[in-house]
Amino acid sequence: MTPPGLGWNSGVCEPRPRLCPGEHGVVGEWCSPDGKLTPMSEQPPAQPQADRASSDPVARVVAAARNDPAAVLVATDFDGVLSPIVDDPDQAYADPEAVAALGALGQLVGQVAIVTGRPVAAARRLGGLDQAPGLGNLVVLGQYGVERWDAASGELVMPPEPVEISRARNEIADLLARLDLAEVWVEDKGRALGLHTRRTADPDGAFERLRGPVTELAERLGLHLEPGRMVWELRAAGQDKGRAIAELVEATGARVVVYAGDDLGDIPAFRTVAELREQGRIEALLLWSRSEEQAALADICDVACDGVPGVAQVWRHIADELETHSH
Ligand SMILES: O=P(O)(O)OC[C@H]1O[C@H](O[C@H]2O[C@H](CO)[C@@H](O)[C@H](O)[C@H]2O)[C@H](O)[C@@H](O)[C@@H]1O
Repeated sequence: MTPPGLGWNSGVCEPRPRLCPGEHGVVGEWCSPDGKLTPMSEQPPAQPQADRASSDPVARVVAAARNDPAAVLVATDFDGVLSPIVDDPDQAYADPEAVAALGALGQLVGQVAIVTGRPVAAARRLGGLDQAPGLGNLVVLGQYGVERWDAASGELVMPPEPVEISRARNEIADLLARLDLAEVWVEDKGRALGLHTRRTADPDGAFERLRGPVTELAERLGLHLEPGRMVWELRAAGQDKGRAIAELVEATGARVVVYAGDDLGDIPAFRTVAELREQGRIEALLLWSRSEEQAALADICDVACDGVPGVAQVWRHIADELETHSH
């Protein structure tokens, strides 16, 4: 059991009033229990005492998960959620407590998924995923869902690498030299290229100087340009985490979804999960692994968690609640 005072709501994570989609699907209004919408420029509506439990997003998802644990999908991003952000992407090992908490939950629910910009092989290596207890029902959707590894069957899906990436690869060194940015580290992921500025003398400045040239390159070669935390990623168009999570919900028949993310690449997944919830098709919990570096998920999350340990606490809490119920 989670000790009193150490639960997800102890200050490490903070629940937010539910946000409702405003007109035209724009998220921007507070939603009160009577369905009244209040502009976000005003204070969020106070909730009557009796409604507090049901408006607690974690309690809601726990209640739904208890009804049918097999219909629960727990999905997470890798970098910034399972592994703390570090300077060298090759050394971004998953936090053992986060993996243990995910495994504790994995033993109790139908499906666990890691939806990541990383290649499957990198996520498996950095996460120690092949040996992790409790993750026998894990799927890793790598490179935003283009690659797929199923831990239960061992099946690995790896489509051919796009030719546009080879063309971009041929131009990158010259582009960086021209901009006097040779210190930018190029992560070659086979089907994508990541241009990392974190280890340059001026990470923000280098990121901004790259913006125009990489936008031009992506447009010219027909590639998708994904900005991330001190990284520009070039990859094939047509796939994102929203599509990946939608396909997974469809394939598994999940009716409860817990999704955790920290970066811009997670926004399509957050939006997809929020839309499915608005349609009444699933109950859901959106966890933001909060950082000062990237606040874009603040407005669409249900719970703002204090980084990797904060998300792990929520997972552990849900696992504890489900386990208690099963005895
Ligand atoms: O979808 P994710 O699992 O969040 O992966 C997104 C990208 O994360 C990695 O880069 C980020 O983490 C690095 C290690 O902490 C950090 O040094 C870098 O600044 C971050 O942008 C990874 O290297 C990329 O391939 C992922 O696409």
